[in-house]
Amino acid sequence: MDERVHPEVRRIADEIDTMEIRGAATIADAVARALRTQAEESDAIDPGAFRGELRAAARTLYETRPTAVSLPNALRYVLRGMSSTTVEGLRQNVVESADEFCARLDRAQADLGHVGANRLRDGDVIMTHCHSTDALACVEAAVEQGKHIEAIVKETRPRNQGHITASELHEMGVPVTLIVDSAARRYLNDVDHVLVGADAVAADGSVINKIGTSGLAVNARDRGTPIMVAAQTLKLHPGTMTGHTVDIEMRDTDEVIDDETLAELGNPTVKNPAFDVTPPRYVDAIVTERGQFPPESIVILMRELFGEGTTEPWVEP
Ligand SMILES: O=P(O)(O)OC[C@H]1O[C@H](OP(=O)(O)O)[C@H](O)[C@@H]1O
Repeated sequence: MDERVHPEVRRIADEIDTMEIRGAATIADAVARALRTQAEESDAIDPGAFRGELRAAARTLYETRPTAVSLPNALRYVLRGMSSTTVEGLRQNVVESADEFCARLDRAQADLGHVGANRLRDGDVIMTHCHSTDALACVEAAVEQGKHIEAIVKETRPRNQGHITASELHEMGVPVTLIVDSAARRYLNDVDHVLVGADAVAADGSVINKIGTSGLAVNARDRGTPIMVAAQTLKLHPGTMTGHTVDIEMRDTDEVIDDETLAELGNPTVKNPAFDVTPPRYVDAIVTERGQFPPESIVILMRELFGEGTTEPWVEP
């Protein structure tokens, strides 16, 4: 571990790794705040040392989870503001960029919620997968507009983030039916929209989200149920414009089965991918704070936002 990295940054990195801090937008908010702390608490004596510290902190955060692109996008946003030639000026740059980033994140989610709410009609039933603050922002805005929405919530093995979704929907006054993941197809006939979030959206409009999303989308398409992805522009993956693919995180097997039960089964190999890729043809709309897009046209927005490339400010020059 790099000694220059502040203990608070390490704590946040650990909590992202163990998923106490999870969800693409929440992770982005946490890493921006972590860089802010690193800058505020830095006792670097010259600008070079300060930049090196921030780079080391960013690298520690970057290496926690590989799939949610909101994480590197947040690091880029905060670090690109470092333009001063003095330590005090650089500190100020980072604090201001981090605050601006967190405020934009909140605003983007609220704006996205209003766009998504327009797709929902009074009396609609949605089906959710995992827990997405972007997706729930759409439901919250629809409820605030006075629409009655009901939800069928998939539990989302192995970590059961569906329980968080069920509880938050209940707090909004949305009646919830909780189902096991394998019951999704059975209930799709009762559903007006599948509504999910995203950890990353690729330039071709593919949606990278919690494992099980692609199977749900294929089944929904088969039943004619529209699939709506709520993803603020922070989830757009700039690297996919230049041919990079999105790395799918493989997590520990103990999330799936405990060691004792595994031994009783003769120690089969266990695979635990956290995410999968839903091709654009199974997605009806990607809802962002900039409006809704058919997945095939999302690259136009990406070019506008990122140009043709991005930097990796956590890499040593
Ligand atoms: O940014 P928001 O919409 O909150 O979440 C986006 C996505 O993050 C989650 O991943 P994980 O639970 O961190 O593995 C889910 O896949 C969810 O759809």
